[in-house]
Amino acid sequence: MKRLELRDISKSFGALEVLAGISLHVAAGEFVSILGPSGAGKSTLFQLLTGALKGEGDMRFDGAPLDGSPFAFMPQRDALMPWRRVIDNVTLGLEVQGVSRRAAREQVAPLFAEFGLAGFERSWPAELSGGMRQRAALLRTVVQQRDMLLLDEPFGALDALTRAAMQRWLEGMWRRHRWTALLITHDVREAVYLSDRIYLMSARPARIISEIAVPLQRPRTTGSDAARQAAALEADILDTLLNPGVDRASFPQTAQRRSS
Ligand SMILES: Nc1ncnc2c1ncn2[C@@H]1O[C@H](COP(=O)(O)OP(=O)(O)OP(=O)(O)O)[C@@H](O)[C@H]1O
Repeated sequence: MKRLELRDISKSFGALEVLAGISLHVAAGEFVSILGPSGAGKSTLFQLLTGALKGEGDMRFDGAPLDGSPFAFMPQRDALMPWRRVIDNVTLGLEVQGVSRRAAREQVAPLFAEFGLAGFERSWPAELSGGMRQRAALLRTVVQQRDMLLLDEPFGALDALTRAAMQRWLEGMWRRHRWTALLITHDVREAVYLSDRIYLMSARPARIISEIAVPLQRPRTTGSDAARQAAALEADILDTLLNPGVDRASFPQTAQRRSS
């Protein structure tokens, strides 16, 4: 079932055409990524979804016109408030929804262990590593129990090793919780590792140039066959992003064929 469906979404800022007819969908329990070059308009698309900007086109959620925000949004930077302890950062979204701080703390406390943050409830954000800060930001996002997660380059600011560890962790968490999620990223490997499907976005004015079903098993394994298959798909995707004019209707099959 299609949870989120966007048809022909366009947005200009004055004479600057940013989005030129974006259509995509995300099914319930599906992890989908939008992969595109810097400045293409990915964040603008998220701002349209959250209602921060108005554009043209049709946005539906569970078949009805998008009304209010069914999304929990995690921005590029962790945006933890330095003057609130970690637990009080995590409860923030719930408090905004009207839950008392005490009730919110009781609700989030059991989740600290699962997010690798046990023992750091009363720490200040500055006392956490980059990966821990992102896990705290993700915890703050998911405890809001919205119908869908929007993740805007959540690991963009992390070093390569922490980033790889976080991707592995998030894939495990996703398998456990089956969140419906839409991720935007520049990182081809991240999109392949995490997603069920990937939309490739062109440079501005942004269009969807390809839709790819990721043919890799879950859990993602690090065995040599899986690694070869992933690498072939990553190479195809990179090629498509760098040569957007070339027709690639047989995309995922190419990756499968190369790996066999
Ligand atoms: N409020 C605004 N007013 C005018 N132009 C804007 C506004 N917001 C974004 N833009 C322009 O729209 C284009 C797309 O920006 P956007 O931030 O959506 O890209 P992006 O794909 O998310 O980029 P990045 O991956 O680098 O974060 C850019 O050229 C940007 O300058």
